[in-house]
Amino acid sequence: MTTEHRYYGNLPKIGIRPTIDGRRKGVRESLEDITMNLAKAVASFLSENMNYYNGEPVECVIADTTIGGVAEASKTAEKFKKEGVGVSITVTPSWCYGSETMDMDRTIPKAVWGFNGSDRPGGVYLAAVLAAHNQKGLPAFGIYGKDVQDLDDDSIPEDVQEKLLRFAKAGLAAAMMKDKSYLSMGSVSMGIGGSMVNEDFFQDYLGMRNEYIDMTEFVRRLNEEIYDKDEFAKALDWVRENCKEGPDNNPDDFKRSRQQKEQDWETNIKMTLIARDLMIGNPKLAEMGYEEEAEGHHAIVAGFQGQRQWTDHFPNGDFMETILNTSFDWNGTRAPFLVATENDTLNGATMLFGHLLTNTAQVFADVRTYWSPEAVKRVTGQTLTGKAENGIIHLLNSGAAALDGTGEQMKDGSPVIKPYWEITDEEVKKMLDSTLWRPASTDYFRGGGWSTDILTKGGMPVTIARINLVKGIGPVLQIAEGYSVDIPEEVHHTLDDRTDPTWPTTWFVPNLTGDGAFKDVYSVMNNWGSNHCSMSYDHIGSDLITLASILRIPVNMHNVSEEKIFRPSAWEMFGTKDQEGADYRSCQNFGPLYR
Ligand SMILES: C[C@H](O)[C@@H](O)[C@@H](O)C(=O)CO
Ligand SMILES: [Mn+2]
Repeated sequence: MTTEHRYYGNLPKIGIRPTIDGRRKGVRESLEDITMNLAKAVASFLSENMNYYNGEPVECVIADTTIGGVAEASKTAEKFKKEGVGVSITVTPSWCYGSETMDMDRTIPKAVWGFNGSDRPGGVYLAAVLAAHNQKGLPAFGIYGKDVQDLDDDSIPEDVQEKLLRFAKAGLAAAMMKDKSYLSMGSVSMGIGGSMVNEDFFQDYLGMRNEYIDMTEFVRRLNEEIYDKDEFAKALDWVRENCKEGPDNNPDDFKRSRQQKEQDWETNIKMTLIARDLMIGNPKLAEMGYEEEAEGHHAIVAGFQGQRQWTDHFPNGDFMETILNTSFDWNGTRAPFLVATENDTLNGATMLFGHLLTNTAQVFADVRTYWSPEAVKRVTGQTLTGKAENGIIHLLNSGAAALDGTGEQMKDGSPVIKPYWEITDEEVKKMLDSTLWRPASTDYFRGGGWSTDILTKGGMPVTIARINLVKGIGPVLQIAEGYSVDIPEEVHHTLDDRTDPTWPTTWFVPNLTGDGAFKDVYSVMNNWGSNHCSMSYDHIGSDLITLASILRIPVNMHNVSEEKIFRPSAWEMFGTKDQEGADYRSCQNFGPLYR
């Protein structure tokens, strides 16, 4: 596995702050080793259980000394700044002096683990320092183990591990976004609200910047061959060998000629190279004399306008978006990129959340159709069964989807989506073999192109999510955990043929709770806030909720059980019974992290 570094600068680290009762002549001395050992245990635990997007273990930085007062707190803050720390975790087995030792950096996500030991009051410090955080408007996560531990026990109990990981993954995701770009390739697609860039959202909530290129930049680079021609040749051979063409679904007088289709392949491959270079740059371009183009736009996520007017004339972006969102290409497995169809910036941001929390590829989809059991019976004569018995939601993007979404990667005999460094060559081949590249529907895409026809294997736990913008509130996140499901092949084809069979399909069933938006499958679709969602593997709703709370984005809809919800302790001050309302009040009160 080649460890790639896509972004300038170092990857954010996790700072560990061993904090102690500063009273010397006995108390402090008796706690020095225990406190520092706790910090080392947390650092090892996180580095052993967390990776960056490129597969490298997450780096933790421990303060040079235990922190007994403001001088050591300031020296630690200084060290953390130099080291590029983006998340801080304070650990202590004892009483300490809250405001004198607390982490005061308002933009760094922070948590405090107050060791539950009866000998010295780590738990009391935890409550005191969280109170100080709340009074100062610096929300922090509180971690307090359920069972009392002996003072010399530097093990990390399971419940503490779960909270440390949940916080650290979300905190690191927030830190990874900081100062990166969302690159709009083109502008608004077909009047889609999510395509309208809201710079305040990216800047104030995510600490990101917005970059733009006009679509003529693609024309320039295509016409002047501003891409790595050797890589293009390699990619073309790879496509010819690995990308199976499926039937052309266009009516005869709307079919593109063989020559045009060959041309479309070549254009699509070049578009893929160009889009990637636009996002992260490419030193090869500097060798060709294109120093500025070699820099890229420091984009951790991008969107391609595509429809329309590019696709009215040029081949569509389905192949480009599919390959970039997939965890491999002609160079082998690699970290997926994040490219939003129709330049849906809000779905792109949602893809970014899912990817940074899981290091896996994200599947962009239209939330296309709710099929009730009755409608399926009427149209196909068949009865839905199993998880699909209460109805299904057709996730179907208009042409592109990460091939990881096929469900051809396996773990313990079940379909999964893995970080790229765990994907085998056999699984790459299986993903390609289960994909048909279909000539684009030329009624929609007059310029042609190759769309991605895949069907997600059933039985995969997945989470769909979406950030919506509401005037007066700002960003709001919605989440639905559920499963991909298999339906009988002939039922799939009948339903799929009614929309566009050349596109990628996942049949999705949300986990129902029996009330509110999760009363039934129909209500989930009826409450979905936009035409798109981002689908992640596994049930990551609780991680998304923690990340949203760090970014001060309220969650309007989710089906995550209450005991798995982890937010800053301040949220409880806004009400403990009505968690949803408290979330809104807290986000409103504290406002966006970077404003
Ligand atoms: C081809 C159609 O215009 C689709 O692109 C359209 O239904 C969408 O995907 C809207 O999000
Ligand atoms: Mn769409």
